[in-house]
Amino acid sequence: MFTGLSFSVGSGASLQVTGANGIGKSSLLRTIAGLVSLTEGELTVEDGDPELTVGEHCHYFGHQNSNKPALTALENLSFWRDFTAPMSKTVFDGSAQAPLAALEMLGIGHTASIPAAYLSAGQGRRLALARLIVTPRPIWLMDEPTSALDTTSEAHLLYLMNLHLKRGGMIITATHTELALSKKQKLHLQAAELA
Ligand SMILES: Nc1ncnc2c1ncn2[C@@H]1O[C@H](COP(=O)(O)OP(=O)(O)OP(=O)(O)O)[C@@H](O)[C@H]1O
Repeated sequence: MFTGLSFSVGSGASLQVTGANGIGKSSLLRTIAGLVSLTEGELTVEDGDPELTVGEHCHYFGHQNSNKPALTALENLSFWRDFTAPMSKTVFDGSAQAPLAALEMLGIGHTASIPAAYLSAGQGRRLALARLIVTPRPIWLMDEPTSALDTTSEAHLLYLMNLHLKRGGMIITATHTELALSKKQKLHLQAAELA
C-alpha cells in the first residue's frame, strides 16, 4: 500500500523511481499500467483520450519480455502492433515504425524469421523494446530497462528513450542504475514510519 504518494510528469519529461528492493517500484509501474487495480487515490492523464484508461495510454516494459516463443521476432512485433491501439494524433503525435524497421533499429533485423524461443536474452530484451516503437503511445513505463543489455544496446535504448521525450512523450522508469535521460525528475520511495 502506498501512502502520501503524489507525483506528476509533464510532457517530454522522465520520472526515475528509486528505492530499496521490495519497496514497491514495480508495483507502482504495474498500477499505472492497470495490471494492479487502484483501491484508493487517483491517476489521470491530462489532455488524454477520455475513452481510454490510463493504462491504455502506456506501453509497459516489465521484467518479463512477454515475447511469444513460437512466433518469429517479426510475427511478435506484428502481433503487438495490431494489439496495441495507437493514440489519436491530437493526444500524442509520436512516430510509428513498421515491424521490420523497428527490428532493424534495435539491431536485430537478422532475427526477423527466427522464433522468439531461440533468441538470446539480450535479443529477446531488444525484441520487447521494439514493441515501444511500432505503436505510438505517450507514456512508457519501464522496469529496469537496461537489464540484459550490452553497452551498445544500452546506448541505443537511451537514444530511443530521449527521442521519445523529445517528441513530447513521458517515461516513468524504475531502476537502480542512473540513466542519462533529459528532463529527469526523481521519486524516491521509502518505508512509512509507523506511529
Ligand atoms: N504478485 C504479488 N503478490 C503479492 N505480493 C507481491 C506481488 N508482487 C510484489 N509483491 C510484494 O510487493 C512488495 C513490492 O514489490 P515490488 O516488486 O514492487 O518491489 P520493487 O521496489 O520493484 O523491488 P526490486 O527493487 O527488488 O525490484 C514486495 O514486498 C513484494 O513481495
